[in-house]
Amino acid sequence: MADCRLYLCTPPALDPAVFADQLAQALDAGDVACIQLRLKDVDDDTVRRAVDVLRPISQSRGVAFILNDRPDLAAETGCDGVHVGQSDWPYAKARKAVGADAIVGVTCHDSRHLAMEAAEAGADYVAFGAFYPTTTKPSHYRPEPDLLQWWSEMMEVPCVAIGGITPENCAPLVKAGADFICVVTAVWNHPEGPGAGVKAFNAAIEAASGAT
Ligand SMILES: Cc1ncc(COP(=O)(O)OP(=O)(O)O)c(N)n1
Ligand SMILES: Cc1ncsc1CCOP(=O)(O)O
Ligand SMILES: [Mg+2]
Repeated sequence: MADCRLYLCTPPALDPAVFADQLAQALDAGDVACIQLRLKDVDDDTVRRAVDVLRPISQSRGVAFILNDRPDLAAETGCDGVHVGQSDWPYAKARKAVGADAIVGVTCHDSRHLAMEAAEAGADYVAFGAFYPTTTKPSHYRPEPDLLQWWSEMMEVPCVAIGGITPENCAPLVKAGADFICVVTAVWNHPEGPGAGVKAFNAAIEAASGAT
């Protein structure tokens, strides 16, 4: 298995009953390390219902199920962890809510400083992005791949690359040392379906890992 693995984020709005089948297709197509449920602007019960449907599909396949933004709901609903951004719960409060064994990831944009702070506080991964233009979450932060190289040479804590990543443009990020490539659009909107998207990423990661 390549050192770099695929990390999926859900689309920001979904019908769990419909998305369940797409998720199973994606996870059955190849290697996926984890899936983040990222629903924006929905009420708590909508999140709970989505977790109830999607978490077992993920966990039964050995794929970690991470909730975006809400450490309290992550703990309540049996998720494997939570992802928090700089405007969400601070790391320490998130960790307290989910416990020592859960995964806590932190958005660090393009900032070495934020990443060092998160890693020193105990984050399980730091996320950098958006590396490429994206309409999923427009971002004025635009790190260069050398940030990943600097990070992976300096630090043990894994780093995630996110933002506009496709099978065609992921190679520089993989070669620079990204531990995870996090993707929304290029998998769920793949013209041949999410399974084909996962396969295309697995192949691109493998090719970039082997290339010098
Ligand atoms: C893996 C990963 N990286 C970054 C983000 C973005 O988090 P945040 O800045 O809190 O923005 P929202 O996703 O909450 O809109 C993420 N979710 N996952
Ligand atoms: C959540 C998030 N944070 C930074 S970019 C981004 C969206 C990534 O989605 P896509 O893979 O569709 O560009
Ligand atoms: Mg957030």
